[in-house]
Amino acid sequence: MQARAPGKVILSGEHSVVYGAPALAVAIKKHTYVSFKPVTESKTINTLFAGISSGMHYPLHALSHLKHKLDNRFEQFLKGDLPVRGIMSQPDDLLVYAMTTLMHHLPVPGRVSSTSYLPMPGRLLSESDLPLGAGMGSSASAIAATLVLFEHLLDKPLTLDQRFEMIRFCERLQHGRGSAIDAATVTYGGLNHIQAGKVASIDQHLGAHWYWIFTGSPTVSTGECVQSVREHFEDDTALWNAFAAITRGFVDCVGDCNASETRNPHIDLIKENHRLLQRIGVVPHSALLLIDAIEADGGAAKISGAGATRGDAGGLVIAYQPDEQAMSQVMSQFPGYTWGAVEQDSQGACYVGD
Ligand SMILES: Nc1ncnc2c1ncn2[C@@H]1O[C@H](COP(=O)(O)OP(=O)(O)O)[C@@H](O)[C@H]1O
Ligand SMILES: C[C@@](O)(CCOP(=O)(O)O)CC(=O)O
Repeated sequence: MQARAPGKVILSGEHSVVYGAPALAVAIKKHTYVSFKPVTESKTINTLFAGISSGMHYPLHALSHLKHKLDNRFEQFLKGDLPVRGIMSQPDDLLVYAMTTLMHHLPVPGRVSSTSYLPMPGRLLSESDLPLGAGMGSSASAIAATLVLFEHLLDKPLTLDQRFEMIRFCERLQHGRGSAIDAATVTYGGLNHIQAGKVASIDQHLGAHWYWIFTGSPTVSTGECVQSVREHFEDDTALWNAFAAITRGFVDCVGDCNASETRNPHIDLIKENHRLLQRIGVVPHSALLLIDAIEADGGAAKISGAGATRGDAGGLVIAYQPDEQAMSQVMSQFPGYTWGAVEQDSQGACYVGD
C-alpha cells in the first residue's frame, strides 16, 4: 500500500506572505512515497525512511503518549520555552505523529480508551525525490502522503480541505509558525495562490522555461530566517506592498504569458523580486553570483523559499530562461549545483496502489 505527494516551489511571495501579502506556489513532479506493510506478529510501527534514519520501533500502546508529548512541547515552543528544533526527538517522529493524529481524528465507534486508537502493527516506509530542508516542502509532502495512505487503509477519506488543515497542524512541529504554502501545494497540486491562510487554486499551467537549482542546504533554518527578517522589516508596509504587487503581477500573467510572442513579463517580475529579496538580506553571495550569471544571459532568477540570512548556501533558486542552451551553458559554470526543469504536477497527494 503506497501513497505519494508532490513537492513544491514558491514562485513569488516568500517572506512577504508572513505579513499578509499573497504568495504563488506550484506543486512539482518530485515526490515523496510512503508505504505500509502490515506485520501481524509485531506490536510496533517500524519506521524505515530512506536517507533519514536507520529505523525506529514505536510501540503501538505508546503512540497516544507520543502525540501528547509532542503537542505539549509545541505549547512550550509557543511560550518561548523551547526552540522549534527541540519539539521532536528524532526525524521519524513526524510521520508517526501524522498517522496518530489521523487516528485520533477519526470517529471510532464505541471508542472508550486511548488503546482503541491503536493502528495495526507493521512497517512504515518512505523514499523521496525531494532534498530535505531545500525549499521544496519535503516535510509537508511526507505528511500528506502518510495521511492519504492511512485514510485509504482505514477507508476513512478526508475531504481535501480537512487534509490541508491536518497537514498544517502536523507540519507545525517541524516549522513552528509557518505559512500555509507547503500544505496547500501538496494537498491541492497545481498552482496555488495563498494569502492570510486562505488558498485558491489557479487553473493554469506554468508553462516551459522554468528551472529549479539547488545551491546547497542553508545553515540557517526557515524559522531563524523569518525571525531575522521580522526583526528588521516587520513594520515596513511599503516593502511588503512592493512584494505583493510583484506577486499580483505573476498571477495576472501566469497563463497568458505562455502564448505571448513579446518579451516575457516574468523576467522583469523575477528581477524585481530578486532585488527585494536582496534588500531583506536573504540572498547569500553564492546565490547572487549564480543569479547574476543567469541575468547576464537574458534570463532571470531568484531565491525560492526562505533563502539564508547567513552562511554561504542559499537553498533553492528558481530561474526563467527562454533559451534552453543558455541555461545549460550557464549551469556548466556551476557544476556543484543540481538543477532541472520545473515540471508542474497538477495532482496533489494521492493513493498509488497496493
Ligand atoms: N521522505 C521522508 N520520510 C520521512 N520523513 C520525512 C521525509 N521527508 C521529510 N521528512 C520529515 O521532514 C523533516 C525535514 O523537514 P525540513 O528540514 O523542514 O525540510 P522542508 O523544508 O523540505 O520541509 C525531516 O527531518 C523529517 O522529519
Ligand atoms: C519564508 C517563508 O515565506 C517560506 C519558506 O519556505 P521554505 O521553508 O524555504 O520552503 C516562510 C513561510 O511561508 O512559512
